[in-house]
Amino acid sequence: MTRKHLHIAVGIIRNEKGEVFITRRVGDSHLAGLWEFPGGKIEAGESPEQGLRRELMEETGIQVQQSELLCSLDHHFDDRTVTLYFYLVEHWQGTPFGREGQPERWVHQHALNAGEFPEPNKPVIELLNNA
Ligand SMILES: Nc1nc2c([nH]c(=O)n2[C@@H]2O[C@H](COP(=O)(O)OP(=O)(O)OP(=O)(O)O)[C@@H](O)[C@H]2O)c(=O)[nH]1
Ligand SMILES: [Mg+2]
Repeated sequence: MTRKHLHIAVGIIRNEKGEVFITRRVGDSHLAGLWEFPGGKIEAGESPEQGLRRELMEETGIQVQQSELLCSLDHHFDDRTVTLYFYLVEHWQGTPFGREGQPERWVHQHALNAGEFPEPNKPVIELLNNA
């Protein structure tokens, strides 16, 4: 049996105050109700950075000007495997907002609560909490 394997680019959008922009997964999407870093599936023919730029424009309306890969990791869910690319985004144009109507908030990186995020985000949130 072939498992679904998705490659996901997500953006940790961080301002000068050390706050990070997060959004809530809504509806019946995978892991609905949890908070997340905006992002999504990298499409065929896209590099992870291209996927990141497209997803952040679609989901938050910002134009990424610079990004830095913080870490990437694989995670096995029951029904799928995901490879996540976590990018730190500190330079962008525009003001991020929940462009798809999803709830949003800015949270200081030290106040991010790993329990509100999908399991694979844990190591990255620990990294941000302790930075
Ligand atoms: N965007 C995002 N996805 C995450 C995070 N952590 C995590 O495990 N994921 C997982 O990555 C997968 C793909 O993300 P997604 O649903 O945002 O993909 P997408 O924007 O392309 O969605 P779509 O299928 O509605 O177009 C989901 O299974 C999701 O649970 C995160 O911090 N941000
Ligand atoms: Mg998404």
